[in-house]
Amino acid sequence: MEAAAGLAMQSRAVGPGPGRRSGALGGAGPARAASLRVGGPAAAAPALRARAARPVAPLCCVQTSRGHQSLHNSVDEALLLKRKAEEVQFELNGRCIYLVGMMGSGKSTVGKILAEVLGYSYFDSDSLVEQAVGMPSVAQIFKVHSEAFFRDSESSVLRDLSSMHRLVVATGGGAVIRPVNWRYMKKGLSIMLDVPLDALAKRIAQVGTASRPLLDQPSADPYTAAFTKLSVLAEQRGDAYANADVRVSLEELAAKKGHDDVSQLTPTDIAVEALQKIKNFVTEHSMASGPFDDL
Ligand SMILES: Nc1ncnc2c1ncn2[C@@H]1O[C@H](COP(=O)(O)OP(=O)(O)OP(=O)(O)O)[C@@H](O)[C@H]1O
Ligand SMILES: O=C(O)C1=C[C@@H](O)[C@@H](O)[C@H](O)C1
Repeated sequence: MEAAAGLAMQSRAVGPGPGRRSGALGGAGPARAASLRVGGPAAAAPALRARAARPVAPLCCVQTSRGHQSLHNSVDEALLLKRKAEEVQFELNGRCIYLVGMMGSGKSTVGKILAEVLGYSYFDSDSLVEQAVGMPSVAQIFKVHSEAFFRDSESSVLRDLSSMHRLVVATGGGAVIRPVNWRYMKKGLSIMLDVPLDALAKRIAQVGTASRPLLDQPSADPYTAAFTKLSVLAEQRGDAYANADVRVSLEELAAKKGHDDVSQLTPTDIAVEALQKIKNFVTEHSMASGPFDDL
């Protein structure tokens, strides 16, 4: 399918809202404009301007259905995040970061934090597909068109993003299944957020499964529907997720921090760990094969 519709996109301040539906992108760095052409299913879509995400407050909270979940536990944690970002910024050399992982793994939440501290722009590939196709939700795209149609558009979006720099991209949970998408994502650095299935199912059950067509089974309660289907997907996709350059395991991180449960980890804890792992990766990569600058 051929490129067809232009998406006029403008970077804005990024905000760590509870989910990606708050906007397709935000720019944590200096404002700049980019034009992205999205192929295939976007044929009939008009040029769209992405909505701005809410500006970030340095020590704010994520609102969850259970109340307020702290984004940073303390000023110290916020400073640690900033310091880690500064340590890795130079070596990243503008390379894009792609977050991969199952539905509900926190790609959007953590992605916005990473974009903010690295001075990168934040994009959500599902939202970009929605804009390109001209439909308000992935669920509707699946219903009106098909999963295959959605996957084609997702690949087009990733292809176009892959020619850009200084982006954090929260990818769709299934983006890993197409080898061609890895060709695009390997132009940057990929991070897998590895979250236990019961934690994922709990998070998803809190908001319901309607926005996630692969999990939506009206006959089952949301937790059971999510857990059952996520188990199958995790089994099918294990190898594909393992392609990521870096893996952040919430179970390992919780154990390291002395927590009983991954739910005690804040999004900032996870972002700090992701930055540390990125640092280790770029350091090893530079030592093994020269400077990490083959952009
Ligand atoms: N560390 C965390 N602890 C508890 N809840 C979290 C955490 N990170 C994200 N969440 C919550 O889990 C839900 C899913 O998070 P998010 O939208 O960031 O995941 P995602 O990987 O982008 O999902 P999807 O691919 O399905 O869009 C949201 O309600 C979010 O507030
Ligand atoms: O895991 C998946 O296959 C999906 C995840 C979502 O992010 C969407 O991309 C879509 O619902 C499919």
